[in-house]
Amino acid sequence: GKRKSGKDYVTELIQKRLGSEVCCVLRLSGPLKEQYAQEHGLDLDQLMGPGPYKERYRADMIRWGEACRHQDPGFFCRLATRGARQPVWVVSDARRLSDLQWFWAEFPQQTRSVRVQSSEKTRSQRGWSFTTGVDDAESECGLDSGIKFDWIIINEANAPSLDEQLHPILQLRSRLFFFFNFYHCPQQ
Ligand SMILES: Nc1ncnc2c1ncn2[C@@H]1O[C@H](COP(=O)(O)OP(=O)(O)OP(=O)(O)O)[C@@H](O)[C@H]1O
Ligand SMILES: C[C@@](O)(CCOP(=O)(O)O)CC(=O)O
Repeated sequence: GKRKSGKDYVTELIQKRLGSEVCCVLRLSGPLKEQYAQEHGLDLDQLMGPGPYKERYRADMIRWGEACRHQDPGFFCRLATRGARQPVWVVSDARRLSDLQWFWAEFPQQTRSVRVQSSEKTRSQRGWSFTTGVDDAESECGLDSGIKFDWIIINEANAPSLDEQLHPILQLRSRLFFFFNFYHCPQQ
């Protein structure tokens, strides 16, 4: 989803519904921001948060991250997933085709893609304003076309509730658990 569409909000809700023992939220931008904050002497908590601080550095972080991705497109995907122990991973910020391709290649059976969508008006109310070089670049537009998402979540006040929209996604987890138990513990 695009800036201020509510990716973090929606992924945190999924995690809350599944519980943190079952589900972890992974951010591809986590290791990127850690390294970038260290190299530039910045406040990592603010870079990770939803406020305006990170927007001051976004264009440069994109450039910085793209230099790493250029060498190795799976670089941040590998770092972000390292050590994740829960059975369900929700990746909150896949923004590029190369991100999706990495997960489809590494976890072809398990990967599902979800688009979080909000109108420009709603995103503006959440603090978004169009920035040339950011909102017209791959980081925001790389998944705008050519992807058949498994689910599209409309994160708007006048849309069906998020719980209602997330229902099929949360059900998928019970189905996977059912098959896991069925095939691994047939006598139970
Ligand atoms: N359904 C909602 N109800 C109330 N507040 C929301 C909702 N969705 C998003 N928000 C708020 O809007 C702001 C932006 O949301 P969030 O940080 O989840 O977006 P994002 O897509 O992760 O943005 P970015 O990647 O640009 O940081 C946050 O302050 C969040 O709490
Ligand atoms: C630099 C970047 O990772 C920032 C992402 O920040 P956020 O997910 O919007 O909080 C975006 C990108 O790499 O395309």
